Amino acid sequence: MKGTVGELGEFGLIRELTSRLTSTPAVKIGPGDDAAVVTAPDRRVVATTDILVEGRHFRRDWSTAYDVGRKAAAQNLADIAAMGAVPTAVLLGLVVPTDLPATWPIELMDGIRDECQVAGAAVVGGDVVRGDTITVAVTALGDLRNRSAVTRSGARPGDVVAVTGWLGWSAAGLAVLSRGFRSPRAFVEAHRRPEPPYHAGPAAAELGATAMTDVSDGLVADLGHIAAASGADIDLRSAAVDVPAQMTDIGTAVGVDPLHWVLTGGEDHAIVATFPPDVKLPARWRVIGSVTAPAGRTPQVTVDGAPWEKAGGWDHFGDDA
Ligand SMILES: Nc1ncnc2c1ncn2[C@@H]1O[C@H](COP(=O)(O)OP(=O)(O)OP(=O)(O)O)[C@@H](O)[C@H]1O
Ligand SMILES: Cc1ncc(C[n+]2csc(CCOP(=O)(O)O)c2C)c(N)n1
Ligand SMILES: [Mg+2]
Ligand SMILES: [Mg+2]
Ligand SMILES: [Mg+2]
Repeated sequence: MKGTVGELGEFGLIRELTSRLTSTPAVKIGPGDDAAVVTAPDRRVVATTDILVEGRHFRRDWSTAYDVGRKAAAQNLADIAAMGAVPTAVLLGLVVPTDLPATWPIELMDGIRDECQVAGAAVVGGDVVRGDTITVAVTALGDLRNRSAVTRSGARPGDVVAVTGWLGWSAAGLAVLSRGFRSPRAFVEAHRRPEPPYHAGPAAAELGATAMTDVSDGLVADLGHIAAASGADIDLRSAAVDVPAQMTDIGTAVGVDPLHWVLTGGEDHAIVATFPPDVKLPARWRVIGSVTAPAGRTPQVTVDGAPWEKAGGWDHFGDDA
């Protein structure tokens, strides 16, 4: 594909984007009409939206358009999974400048389509608008398959806290990229293309999870949302949290305690959940802490009994963002 988005025009671009999509049996009417029609076997539809903005969430010299597409889909599909639901459909709101090479949105679409396929969903529509800053706004829908939604508010004192998926890998990759390096590859790739354990969301619901979330802003920060919504404290055992040797090596090289990445790094979209104490968890879950009765007025997350640094996570309007 030669030329720019402007040369292709709005409807030329839409044609290019939608011609690359695949469907699923849940999609009764896909892109091309005023709206899509998706079956909702459960009748309750799980819906979520998350935005990626160039310069803030991704850089074109760090990630390909395909990577950004994978990530934009992944962060939304992870939110569906974190409710205990199975993703069904995705919509893409896209803002692009007119002089952007047309290959960029096209490869983005390929990435979104492929990540949706990993999770069993399909892209069913979207919108394209001209704007100065590339903005990728994804909306995802999901199906609870007759299970109850697992919210952030159900954690109870005595529950265990368990996690599955990667923690700190994206943050370590970001640290590498922001210092001008491109390796170790595994961490840089983890930053470019997170791999949320989608299947673990519905599986956790089936295992009786009392509260659940995906880790987008950082483990301590996201567990803070569970603590606040549940009115309980959470204590993490740092020894139970895996810090890979290679991450320690990067930490030494750049002067960062790797535990900081594991506890406060977002964007890996691991799934963290609380379960009743007698739960039998499959091996992919690691028990990393416990829920306790609230000690003070504000529910707290502690690490080995003590507060971890500041809030411990990403805040778009915070000092570090
Ligand atoms: N602009 C908004 N309008 C309405 N609701 C919002 C808005 N922004 C956030 N929310 C809601 O607030 C809650 C928390 O949002 P938040 O974005 O922190 O969750 P998340 O998507 O799981 O995290 P992350 O954005 O880090 O992936 C969600 O239920 C979200 O739908
Ligand atoms: C270029 C660049 N600079 C910084 C970061 C780090 N970053 C951006 S958003 C976010 C948390 C989740 O955001 P949200 O709450 O919007 O899902 C993090 C850790 C990045 N990915 N790219
Ligand atoms: Mg969000
Ligand atoms: Mg989330
Ligand atoms: Mg999210």
